[in-house]
Amino acid sequence: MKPAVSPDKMVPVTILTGFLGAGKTTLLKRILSEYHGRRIAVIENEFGPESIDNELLVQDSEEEIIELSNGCVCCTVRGDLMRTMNELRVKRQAGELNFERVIIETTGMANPGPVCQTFFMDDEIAEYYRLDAVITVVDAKHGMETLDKQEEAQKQVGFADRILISKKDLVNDVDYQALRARLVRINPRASITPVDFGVTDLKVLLDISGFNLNTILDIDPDFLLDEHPDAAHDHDHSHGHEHHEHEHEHEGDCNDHCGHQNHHHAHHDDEIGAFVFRSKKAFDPERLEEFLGGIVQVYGPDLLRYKGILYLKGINRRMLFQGVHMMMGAEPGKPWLSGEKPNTKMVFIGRKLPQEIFTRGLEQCLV
Ligand SMILES: Nc1nc2c(ncn2[C@@H]2O[C@H](COP(=O)(O)OP(=O)(O)OP(=O)(O)O)[C@@H](O)[C@H]2O)c(=O)[nH]1
Repeated sequence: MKPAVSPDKMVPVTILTGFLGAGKTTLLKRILSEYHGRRIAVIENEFGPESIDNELLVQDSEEEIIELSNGCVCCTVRGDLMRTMNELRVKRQAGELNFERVIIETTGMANPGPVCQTFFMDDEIAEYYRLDAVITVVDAKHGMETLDKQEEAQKQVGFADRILISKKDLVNDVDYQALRARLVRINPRASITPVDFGVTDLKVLLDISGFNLNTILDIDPDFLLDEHPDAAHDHDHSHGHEHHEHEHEHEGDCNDHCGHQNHHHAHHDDEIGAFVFRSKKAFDPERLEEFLGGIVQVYGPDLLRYKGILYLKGINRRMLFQGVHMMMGAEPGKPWLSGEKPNTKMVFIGRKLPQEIFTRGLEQCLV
């Protein structure tokens, strides 16, 4: 996952995903009109031309690559994504096409995993494009039902660096908060904000560097509070996945100020979930490497995204690691400052991950 070219010279790519009818195209149109004149190559990773307003397009039905009237480039993927990305690269390098960034809108049914992997698997693509982030649009009105019925929808949430909730205007605040709480449990590291008919702060949508090892690892504070009341204080680990027992245990004790906004809505048994591992003790680097290597071999297909800031024995700086499925990367980060207490924070998002095995294994790697 190490780029050969310096990352700022690489073409950033944003993957826009979301449930059917969630509002991806509405958002995309908004981005294209807001960034009028900027050259954005849009790839529609689905069949059917109706996803982008036809009047926006200067159609050339012979070509897969279409210039948008506002200066964007639009490209409908009819073949496979890899081929299209390479074609765009060749045309850009030859000066035939000019674009600064790429947005891929995936079909509402798609699992974004394979799309993400394209950017790490093919060398030519990995050297030329920088996968910036996965943005997932969730429909406030139908989100709960879609999450109940479709694991793919849960995966879209699990993969996200940013989650946008559309159609907030159609639901009351209680329902909105319940959906939000569920999304946090599936993915506590993505920020969650509303999007109103495509209107949202676009500045926080592009150039997120979600796959960059140096980005901050933010875990939604609600996740830590909700799943493990004492995690916010001084405990070494916080566990999220097996939250149901905790919720039941604490339900009787809770009052309005306990911070457990979510426990009345926490009865969804999502296939995709997350947990956080934290420790103030250092890892033994060799043991950890061996353990993570093994974990990724065994659970790679079920691991959607994982990310961590690690405290390693004998190393005076943070070690950063992250991965998508079986592709894991690590590199040194900022030094620990004097007065700063080194500590480890890791989040794993995946399908039915055995939290106990991960936690016990990680604990055994601590010195
Ligand atoms: N009430 C409401 N409707 C919205 C909002 N955002 C989008 N819509 C409507 O939802 C419908 C679907 O929006 P699209 O942008 O086409 O959704 P999509 O995700 O691209 O749909 P597919 O490509 O079919 O998966 C349209 O009628 C939009 O006008 C919103 O914030 N509130």
